[in-house]
Amino acid sequence: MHSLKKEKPSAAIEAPHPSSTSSARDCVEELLHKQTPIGLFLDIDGTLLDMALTPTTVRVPPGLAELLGVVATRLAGAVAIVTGRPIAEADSLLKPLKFIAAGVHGAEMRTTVTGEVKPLTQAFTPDLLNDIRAAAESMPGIVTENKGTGIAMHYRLAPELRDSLLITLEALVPKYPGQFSIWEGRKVVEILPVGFSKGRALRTLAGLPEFANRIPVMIGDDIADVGAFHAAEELGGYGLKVAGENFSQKEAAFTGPADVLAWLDSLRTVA
Ligand SMILES: O=P(O)(O)OC[C@H]1O[C@H](O[C@H]2O[C@H](CO)[C@@H](O)[C@H](O)[C@H]2O)[C@H](O)[C@@H](O)[C@@H]1O
Repeated sequence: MHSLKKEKPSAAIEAPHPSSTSSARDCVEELLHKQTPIGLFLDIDGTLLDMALTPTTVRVPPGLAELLGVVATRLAGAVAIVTGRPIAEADSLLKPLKFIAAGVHGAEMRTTVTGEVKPLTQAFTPDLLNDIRAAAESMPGIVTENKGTGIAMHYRLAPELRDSLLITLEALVPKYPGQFSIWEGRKVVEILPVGFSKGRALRTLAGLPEFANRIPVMIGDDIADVGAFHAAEELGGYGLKVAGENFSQKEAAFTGPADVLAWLDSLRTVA
């Protein structure tokens, strides 16, 4: 049996622990109150943005980029986007600003705000992509999203197709042994290169100079964010859940994206 070795916190700062009466969010509030430096890792869909029927129909609240820009300045640049979307799409949603980012669940990365986006693996295998597209043609309502290094198959418009979609992908993906994994998210099944995850991405980004001596705080709403929550916790920080299809209001730190944005707004005054 493997024992999970705890990594040292990135910050040599005593962080409070959630107790039966306090939550992880309370602990982060306490850090902020004491002006202890934090670093923020933010998911996009379901965290900063309300869910939409398709990936291209999301509504970006006015002022979101400006808000994140102010928070990033307040935190001396310690804000990163950790998303399942390609970084180019994150840039388009948050334009005109750019942030340190991990995209496609960590399969691509940008380690400086002005730097290039680097794919950390090769483009998605064309044969598998063709097979997936052909399968999707027989499933009206399934939206296929080609993200360069990964594919997302959305069934929000046809929830009744979830099981057949999974069965189809579970038959196709093993034809490429050891190369791809199947992940489920919010009304989506994703086919991603093996070895990448938001947890791995957060560990890499937390090692950047912007995040040195800061307590990492990851905010996310989906199953793929859980690995990043654990990574933040292992580094001495916190994972804050946003309520939605995957996390109940009871277990979540935030009631939804509006609550996250209000909290970020409160950080405008952080020293
Ligand atoms: O890690 P995230 O930034 O939260 O990205 C996760 C996935 O988000 C997008 O899909 C989700 O949002 C869509 C728009 O609201 C929604 O229609 C879909 O049902 C959700 O799964 C995005 O399209 C995916 O590529 C991301 O992996």
